[in-house]
This record gives sequence, structure tokens and C-alpha cells, in this order.
Amino acid sequence: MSTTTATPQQTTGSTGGPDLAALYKHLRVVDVVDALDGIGYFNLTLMSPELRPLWSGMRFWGPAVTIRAVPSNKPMWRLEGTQDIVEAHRIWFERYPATRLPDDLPPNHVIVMESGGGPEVGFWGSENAMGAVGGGAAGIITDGYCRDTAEIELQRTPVVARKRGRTIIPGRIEVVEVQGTIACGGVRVDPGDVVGCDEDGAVVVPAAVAQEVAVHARAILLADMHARRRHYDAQGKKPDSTVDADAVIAYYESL
Ligand SMILES: O=C([O-])CC(=O)C(=O)O
Ligand SMILES: [Mg+2]
Repeated sequence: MSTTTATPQQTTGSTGGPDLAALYKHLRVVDVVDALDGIGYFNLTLMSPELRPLWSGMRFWGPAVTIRAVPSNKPMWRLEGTQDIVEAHRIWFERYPATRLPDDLPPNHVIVMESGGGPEVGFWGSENAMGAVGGGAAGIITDGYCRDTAEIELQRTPVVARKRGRTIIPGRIEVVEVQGTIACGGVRVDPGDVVGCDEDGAVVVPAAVAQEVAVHARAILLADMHARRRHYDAQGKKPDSTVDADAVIAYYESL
């Protein structure tokens, strides 16, 4: 396998720091995991394999923004009439105001949630997850539940979850902190770490090594693309984008 010296690119994001999401575009989770191995981070930052993308073909990378939630330990009360039942969220949040992520989140951020391990609750659903994407999220990772999962797939909304669920927020779960250090899927996540997923699972790359890991991982990807391309050619298989190393090289040269 070919090797590359780790000389991180000086690609910058909108905040003036390196545009890590751009450096990770095209990388597979396996490339990043192999690169983490290469710097001695064996298995340290692999999220539990129980956390799964909710539809096939999902892949995203981006800087983490974090949410920590706990079971509410407060019941939702009985509501009178259809309209109040439809507006249960509003009524709950009027009494217990929501802790929300700030507005100035980096582009292509990934919302990572520690759900508190409570009972089934579809904190994420097809409406609020799609809204998060509209707000600039590249993906959502929760160690809890997501509901409306048929629509999540139909919309191609990038959600990774541990479970599919049915029930709704009021009386079950509350966000108590945003942009703090959390644990999700058994690993630590700090805001600004690079997190991502694909069909193989989800992984965290600590911010301190994120640029270096991206450089190693790119070399690993390109070496593998070349090797697979030789199999394609030997077996008369029509090349596809997964063996188009020239396109990947051109992309990175353009950054
Ligand atoms: O309403 C919620 O809290 C979760 C949900 O079903 C959605 O966002 O679609
Ligand atoms: Mg819903």
C-alpha cells in the first residue's frame, strides 16, 4: 500500500478554521478507521455498531455539535380536546422551555445526541430531522430512538439511530445541555470533533488529529481504489465512481 506524509492541507472553512467536512468528503469510514489505527487510536472512537444509518447509501462527515438529554421524570398531563393534543409539544415547552442549539453552527455540522438511556421516545422524527438538515446539518447521530422512519428514508434524511421508536417527547425526555462533552454510542464526543458514518457504522475523529487522519485516510482510499480498479479491469467490469481515483484526486487538488 502506498503511503503519504501527513502534511495537512490549509483548506479553510467559513469560520476561518480548516474545512474538515471538505477534507473528509469521499472518505469511507473504513479509510478513516484504518488511518486512526495508523496513529495508534485502535478502536478508541468507534461508536457502537448498534448505531445504524436508517437507510442504505447514507454517508456524511462533519464537525460535531452536541446535545445531551435525560429522561424528564415529569409526566405529560392529560390534554383536553383535539387541538391541544395536536399541539402537545407547544404546551409542554411552554411549561418546560427547550434547551436549543445556538444558531451560529458550522456548515455541514453533525448533530450528535446522548439520549440518556431512558424509555422509548422518538426524539427525532421526519419533521424535526428534516428541519435540522434545512438548518445546515449534514447528519444526525443519536444513541436513542428515531420515529417516522419510513419518511426518514423517503426524504433521504441522514439519521443514524440505535432504535426505531414510536412515542413522542412530552413527558419523556428533555435536553439539558448543548455543546458540551457527551458520550454517544460508547465514545466521547466533543463539539468540533469530526464525526461521520456510512453503511459500515459511525466513528468519531478527535479534532486534534482530524486533519492528519484525513490525509492518511485519503491515501488509503486511493490505494484501495487503484487495487479494486485492477480487479474491475481483469474481470471486465465496467468502472464506477468507487474506482474513479482520478476524480477523487482532482477533487482534493481543487480544494
Ligand atoms: O415531533 C417530534 O418531536 C418528533 C417527530 O415526530 C418529528 O419531528 O417528526
Ligand atoms: Mg413526526
